[in-house]
Amino acid sequence: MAHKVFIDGAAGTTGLEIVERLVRRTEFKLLILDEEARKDERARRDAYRAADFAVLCLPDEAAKEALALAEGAKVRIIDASSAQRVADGWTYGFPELTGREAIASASRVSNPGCYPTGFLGLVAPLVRAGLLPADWPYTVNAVSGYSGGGKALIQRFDEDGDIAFRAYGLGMGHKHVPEMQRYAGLAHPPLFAPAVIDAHRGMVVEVPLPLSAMPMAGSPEVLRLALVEFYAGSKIVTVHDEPKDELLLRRSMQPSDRLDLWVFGAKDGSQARLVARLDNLGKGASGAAVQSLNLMAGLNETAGLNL
Ligand SMILES: NC(=O)C1=CN([C@@H]2O[C@H](COP(=O)(O)OP(=O)(O)OC[C@H]3O[C@@H](n4cnc5c(N)ncnc54)[C@H](OP(=O)(O)O)[C@@H]3O)[C@@H](O)[C@H]2O)C=CC1
Ligand SMILES: CC(=O)N[C@@H](CCC(=O)OP(=O)(O)O)C(=O)O
Repeated sequence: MAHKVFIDGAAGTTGLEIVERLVRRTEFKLLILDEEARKDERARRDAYRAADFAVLCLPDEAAKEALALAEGAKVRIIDASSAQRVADGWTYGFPELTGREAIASASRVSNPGCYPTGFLGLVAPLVRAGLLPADWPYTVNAVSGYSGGGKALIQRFDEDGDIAFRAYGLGMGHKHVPEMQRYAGLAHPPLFAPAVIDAHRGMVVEVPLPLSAMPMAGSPEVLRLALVEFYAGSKIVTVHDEPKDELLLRRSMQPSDRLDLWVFGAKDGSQARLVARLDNLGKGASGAAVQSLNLMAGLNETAGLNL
């Protein structure tokens, strides 16, 4: 029998992309409230009781309220918001790092943030392997397409029409920093410098490493090979080895649930740039939610993904 999945927030940017990935899947039956009912508490409470799984594609406060509506129901939940990412009782929905079994058996899964997916995909395996220090003050430079900010930021970029680049998070303390620190096992919060560019989707997350100044750090090639080994066999994560003079994000980027990683290094090994490229709405949100949902439902983790 098909698993019933309630998408709370199905009219939003992340919700719509989850629907697109699930709508033709026979293993799932989607429960989606119409325009009249989608913010109605009683209709949503009933949907939580009718569903086997629910995916919260809501702003943080609304996601917390949704958990109250779901209280007492047997439904297993994936929360795409940042409300529960470092909360007790929640499993971090990054199968490559958290472990597939932990997600498969979880009742509450918190979907990673888009930027942390790039950062953690690069740094966490290397810290775990002892090839990067846990007590280094890391920096994260990142750019995202404007769909990363949901309907409000899409509308702002569409209406303004003249924003080429928007640096933000200038007061530090971005809400993604705690999960980056926690799941990379770092002693210090990374210094996070995010920006939005004039493209709908896609992101590049970069961690510059002054290797010659860092204690116990491996050479760029040692770091790259460790990532290759960590992600061996993954259909979602690719560690590239081709030399590149430039790395592009294209405005025409199609939905993708891939995570592409590079380690660029100086010839003398003194410096490296760890770089991740992904779709903020793919492995950064909707694709990751579907990957976890697949595991929770006992299915192949890549089923229905855009790879
Ligand atoms: N966009 C991205 O790339 C990523 C998003 N996320 C997270 O996913 C979540 C959803 O983000 P996103 O899809 O971008 O946001 P959007 O603003 O595009 O969509 C949010 C949806 O939630 C609806 N909503 C708001 N409050 C309620 C409520 N009380 N009851 C029911 N529905 C409600 C909104 O309604 P209305 O249409 O009326 O505004 C909207 O349709 C957020 O927590 C975000 O941080 C995580 C990773 C990446
Ligand atoms: C471009 C942009 O505005 N991005 C959002 C993050 C999007 C995202 O990952 O959502 P979560 O916070 O739920 O993880 C931001 O920086 O707040």
